[in-house]
Amino acid sequence: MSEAVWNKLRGLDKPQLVQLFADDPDRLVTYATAFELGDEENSCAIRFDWSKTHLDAAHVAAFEELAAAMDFTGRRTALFAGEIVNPTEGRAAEHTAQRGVGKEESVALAHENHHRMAAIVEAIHRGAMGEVKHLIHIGIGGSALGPALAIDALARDGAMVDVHVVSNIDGCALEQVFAACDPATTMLAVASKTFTTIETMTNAESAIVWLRENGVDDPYGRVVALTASPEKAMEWGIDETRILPFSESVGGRYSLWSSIGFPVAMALGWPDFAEFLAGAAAMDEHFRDTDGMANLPLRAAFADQYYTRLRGCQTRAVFAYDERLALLPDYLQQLEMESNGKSVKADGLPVDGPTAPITWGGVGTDAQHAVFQLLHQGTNLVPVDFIASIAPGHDLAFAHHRILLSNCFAQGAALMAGKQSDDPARAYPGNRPSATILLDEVSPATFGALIAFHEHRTFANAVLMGINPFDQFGVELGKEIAKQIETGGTAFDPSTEALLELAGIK
Ligand SMILES: O=P(O)(O)OC[C@H]1O[C@](O)(CO)[C@@H](O)[C@@H]1O
Repeated sequence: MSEAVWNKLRGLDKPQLVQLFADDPDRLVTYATAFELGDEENSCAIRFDWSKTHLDAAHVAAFEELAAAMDFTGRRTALFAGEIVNPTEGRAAEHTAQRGVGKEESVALAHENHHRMAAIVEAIHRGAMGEVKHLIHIGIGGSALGPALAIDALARDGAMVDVHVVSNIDGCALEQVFAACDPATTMLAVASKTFTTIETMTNAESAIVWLRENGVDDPYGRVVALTASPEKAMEWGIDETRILPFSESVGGRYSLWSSIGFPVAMALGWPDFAEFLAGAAAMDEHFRDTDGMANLPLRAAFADQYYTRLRGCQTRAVFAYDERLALLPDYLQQLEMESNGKSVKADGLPVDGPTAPITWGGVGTDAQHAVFQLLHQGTNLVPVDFIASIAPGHDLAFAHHRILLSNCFAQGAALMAGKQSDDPARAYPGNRPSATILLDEVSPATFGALIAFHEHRTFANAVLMGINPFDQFGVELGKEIAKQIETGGTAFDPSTEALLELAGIK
């Protein structure tokens, strides 16, 4: 059934972007939608503009047919109902319950955990752990990328605590953070869903040693654990009263909303963290309750599928025209590539086409002076997302923001329109797609909605391809081999053996 729809999609005309606008005076109304957040007194919008993509009525109708063929509605209902949507691990995926949208019992449990987390955050702010000026948050992957992004996006001015996120096992990362913190006023957050990840546990042990060697008598008393494995955190030495649990059904790369968000709440204060959850919840409700192309994450997934599967695009690029969102591409890389970088479908059969493209990107305008040459004139077709905020994040002269946004919008226009020239080196082919996400402001609520939008977009893509976005077995083999190397076992290939010998490891 879905193959028939793909055949139909393959048979459709490949439209020119400029022509799409010329042919349809309502194109902007159809493909650019303002998503309203908040209430009448305190409203805020995010504009999702997919008009400069190649979606047209014929493609949208066919993609809606594909969504029906792939039982998008049923899969979405299962997601929000807390059913098992991750069959290889026999788990639900209940990140939306953390935001208050989902199965009743799961929402109640998330609420209880948040209540405890809020109490601990507020107690620490009031001095329950003595003076806390610095918080070293130790985690990796989903236990670090979200907190790092959220704090950079939302807590640049006036963070209540100075948070440092450390993920890499390379001691250079931790050492640099030690140099910036005073051990007497530093606490640690050890963030690991499993509480077994080698990088996190090794960094946490080194941080304990650092505290002890620098005069902290009870270093474990300075630690808060953020985990779905509380018994392991206790075994490691953390008192139960400082363990903030979350549910096993919250995936690592979807865990920012759970206690993994602790450093965000510590930096922003609980009311802002609650706003962040509320912004995501508004997007959850939109995704849950809206059908067809009007559903923003699904619309984005239609375009993603168009470029990856019909136009052979192997990458997609995300450029934040906002310093505060500079870490967004890193965050999206894990979300999208760890979720959908698969070769088998949920039923175990090989996929019948390409899956997740490589997500990459950077920050504007820096990236214009580095990689945009390829976007405009290179031989790869790269769909681009631009993300910007109408309100600036600084108090400098407005010229800064005017130039920033003018450049952002100019790039989308230039990619689409191109430019003819008699000199081939100076010609721009144009007809290159981009989408623009324009926030009224970068606030906890808009930021929450933006991240939830991308989670649902990733899920929608997975449904359209028939794959399970919630497991990640591809990361295991490298870990196993690293362990074998460390424990001195097994002979490896000649190249690996030579490298190990050169590095003095074997
Ligand atoms: O939170 P944990 O259990 O330490 O895992 C960290 C990360 O490691 C991974 O399992 C990949 O190795 C990610 O999915 C996860 O976000």
